Amino acid sequence: MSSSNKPVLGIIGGSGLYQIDGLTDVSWRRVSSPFGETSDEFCFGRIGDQPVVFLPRHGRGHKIPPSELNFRANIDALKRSGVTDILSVSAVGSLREDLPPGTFVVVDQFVDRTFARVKSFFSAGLVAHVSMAKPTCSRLGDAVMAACEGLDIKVVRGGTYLVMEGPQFSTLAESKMYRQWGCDVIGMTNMPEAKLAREAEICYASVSMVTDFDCWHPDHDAVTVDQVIAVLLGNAGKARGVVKNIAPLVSQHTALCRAGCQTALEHAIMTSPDARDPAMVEKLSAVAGRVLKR
Ligand SMILES: CSC[C@H]1O[C@H](OP(=O)(O)O)[C@H](O)[C@@H]1O
Ligand SMILES: Nc1ncnc2[nH]cnc12
Repeated sequence: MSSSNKPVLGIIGGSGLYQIDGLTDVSWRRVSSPFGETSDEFCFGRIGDQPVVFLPRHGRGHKIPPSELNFRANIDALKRSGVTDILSVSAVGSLREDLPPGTFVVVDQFVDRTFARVKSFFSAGLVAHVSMAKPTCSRLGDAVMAACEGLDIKVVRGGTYLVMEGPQFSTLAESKMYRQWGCDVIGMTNMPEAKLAREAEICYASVSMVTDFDCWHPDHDAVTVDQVIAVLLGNAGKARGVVKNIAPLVSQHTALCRAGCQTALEHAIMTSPDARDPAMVEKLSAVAGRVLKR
């Protein structure tokens, strides 16, 4: 296995972030995937010398709801585009008084409560189990923190993101229960995105931008889209600043990630070579080609 890497930064823009500024050599192109259609064309470009691939998660115009996102196509096509590091930018509700709207949380854990999504690239004919103990990349998380410096952002390192199915917001009982579980923020999209990035051996970090206090908060009867959008508009400019600043930091990621994200499949595949379904092997040529080709 080669111990070096040519970093390509992938940005998955969430609600409110449908394009990014400051890219040069820009071209929007559809990338095909055996897993189906991606949310939109990808925007290829560069920030300085760093190649960047941007995908608006819900499509330009926000057309696809969380449960209908084709997470597998998105991650597979990012892998096919050479992406080594994914920065996910997401709007979230806060489950803590000390994380008010406007705060950016570089989350490092997830509780996955989604139930209507395909969560793995692997299935009958090719079985694999990757570790999700540490679902985000600490090296990329360090870069996000450094990228926030000087941008007048209240940023917190670490936190647990509860991923709900949606599209409705939580009931009061659910919101209170998630607080008791020790979760910090709530959203609808980072799973199975983070699981699939791990299976595809791509480093993944999520900057979660708090837009509201969810419904548990005494001053905050219910979450409304109006409220979320008002805060989002304020946050999107700051998120673009983070993207601009992180690109030169990711360009230094020329050695493989020491946290192991980029070698996650090394001991994960269970199916013996002679029992593997050739069609599955072909379908997984981008995601798992590194370990399947041997
Ligand atoms: C517009 S509020 C609900 C919506 O926003 C978040 O999406 P994203 O993570 O892509 O920013 C949340 O998860 C919901 O999908
Ligand atoms: N309160 C909330 N619950 C779920 N997803 C969200 N996205 C933004 N705010 C949210």
